[in-house]
Formats: sequence, structure tokens, C-alpha cells
Amino acid sequence: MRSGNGHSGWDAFAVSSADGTVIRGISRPGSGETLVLVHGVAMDSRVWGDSGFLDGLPDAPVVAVDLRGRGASSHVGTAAGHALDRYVEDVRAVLDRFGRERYIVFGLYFGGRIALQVAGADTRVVRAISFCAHGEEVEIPADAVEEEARAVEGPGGHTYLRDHFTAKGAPAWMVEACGRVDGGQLGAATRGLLHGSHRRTERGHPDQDLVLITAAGDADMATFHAGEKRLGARLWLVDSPTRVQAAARLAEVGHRVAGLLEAAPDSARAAGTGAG
Ligand SMILES: COC(=O)C[C@@H](NC(=O)[C@@H](NC(=O)[C@@H](/N=C1/NCC(=O)N2CC[C@@H](C)[C@H]2C(=O)N[C@@H](CCSC)C(=O)N[C@H]1C(C)(C)C)C(C)(C)C)[C@@H](C)c1ccccc1)c1nccs1
Repeated sequence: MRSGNGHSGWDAFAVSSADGTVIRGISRPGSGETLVLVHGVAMDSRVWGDSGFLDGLPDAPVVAVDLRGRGASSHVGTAAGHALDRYVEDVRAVLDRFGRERYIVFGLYFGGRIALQVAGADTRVVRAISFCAHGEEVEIPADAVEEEARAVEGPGGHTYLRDHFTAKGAPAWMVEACGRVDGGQLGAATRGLLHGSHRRTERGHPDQDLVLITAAGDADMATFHAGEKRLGARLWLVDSPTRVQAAARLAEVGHRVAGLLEAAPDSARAAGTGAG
């Protein structure tokens, strides 16, 4: 995804979110509907190339966002500044910047929850795909999250995350991504999960295609089935014992998403072929 001057065929962009935070990322032209990619908490926009997800989507126009506090985007020091509604504003500012009428938003882990929330708020999102995060209400234990925030923001924060994800069988690209996130931003983003991330997501438009993806062995499969029913979402399973280990299946998921785009009705495709 990056070579030579840092981007091979990719352009950097910067937009101001609703609260003035500068959101950056990279985009590449293509044909068909524009795919907007939203990473998880301890990640940045590099994960899409590193994970092999993009290998299956050589022709699609892609916009890969760095959420606030991650990648090249501006840092925000407060937990309130990392509320779910702020992330939704970040992504919608990016949708405004590229000016398409229709978008597909694909999110990874907490980024998937953000993708579902954006779909609920913005009818330009014709398809939202959430990798390993459902849209149901969750009980977020403030004490456990505060403890995790302390662990990730401290001097040993990167080691804590790397050791924990490695122990859970996460692939190298996901373990490495943790080391690229500023510790203070990891802490703020973790505490930010207490600002509205517990709420369930709602369908934004009857014609939206909502897709939930999780591991075939996910212990919490019932909640994903609940999402299928409540949201009228489709459920894709990847052959993995857990959500964390499912990260190793992203290349395969990229190919499957490509199939979804090819299957798009011609009218949709025609509507989607923007300048790229
Ligand atoms: C079962 O959990 C897993 O399957 C791992 C999986 N998590 C999740 O799917 C979701 N989360 C959780 O289920 C839980 N939430 C946590 N804390 C919030 C949280 O997620 N993080 C804070 C730090 C940040 C790195 C991120 C995280 O990754 N921490 C992991 C631990 C791995 S390293 C330390 C992590 O789950 N911890 C838990 C503790 C309670 C143990 C602290 C609750 C409380 C929401 C149920 C996550 C997508 C989400 C969903 C909805 C709202 C908020 C967040 C992964 N996500 C990314 C990669 S794998």
C-alpha cells in the first residue's frame, strides 16, 4: 500500500471534523462504489494494507481514515473528545470531503461499531460491514475499562497490548499496529468508550445492506444473531475460534467484499462510478 514516496497511487487527505479536529487519511481512485475503511481502537489506517484486506479489492475506490488520535490525525486529550458521536462526525466529515452520493463503510472491531452507527445516521451509507463487532447494547464495566485505560496509557502500554493480543493469537499486523498508537491517545480513546459506546445501533434506511462478520467459534454468537434479527443484517462467519484470531482472516474477507461489490446491480454500479 505504501512505497517510494510513502504512497503508491494513494493521495493523502485532511478534513476538519465537526469539533474542528483535523482528520487525515489516504485515498485511491477506482471504479465502482467507494469503500470507506474505519480501523479499531489500537490501530490506524495502515492495517488495511498490512492485513492483506486490500489485496482482494484492487479496483475499488478506497478511503482509509485515521480516527482522531490515531495515524496522522490530530490528537484529542479528553475522553469526551473520543466519544462515539465524535467518531461518527469524523467519518461523516470524510464522506462530505469525497462528495459521493453513496458509500460502503467497512469497520474493524470498534471501527465496525462506528460503521454501523454512521449508517444509522447517514443515508449516504448504502452498505455497512462490521468486522467482529455487533451493534447491540453492551454493558461497559467502568472499572474494567478504567483499569485497561491505565494499562494502555502507561509506559508499558504497548507491551501490555502486544502481549495480550499475542496471547490471544492475534496476527502480527494487529500486534504491530498497537505500537503505532500514542499511549495518551490509547488511554483517552479507551475512556472514551464510556461516552456512548454502550448504545445499540439502529438501521438508518430500509434499503441499507448491513453485514455483521464474526468468528464461527465466537462465544457471543447469540448477540450477533440478535443483530441479524433486530437490524435485518446479514451474518458472515469466518473460520476462526475467536474474534481476535479472526483478524487473520481479513485477506479472505477482502475477497468476499469484492464479490459483494461485483454483485451490485448495474444501476448501483453506474451510480457509484464517481471520478474515482
Ligand atoms: C470480548 O472481547 C474481545 O473479543 C476483544 C475485542 N473487543 C471487543 O470486541 C469489544 N470490547 C469488549 O468486548 C469489551 N471491552 C473491553 N474494553 C474496551 C475495548 O475493547 N478496548 C479498550 C482498549 C482497546 C485496545 C480495546 C480492546 O481491544 N480491548 C480488548 C482487550 C484486548 S487487549 C487489552 C477488550 O475487549 N477489552 C474489554 C475488557 C472488558 C476486557 C476491558 C466490552 C466491555 C465492550 C464488552 C470492542 C470492539 C467494543 C465493543 C463495544 C463497545 C466498546 C468496545 C477486540 N477488540 C479489538 C481487538 S479484539
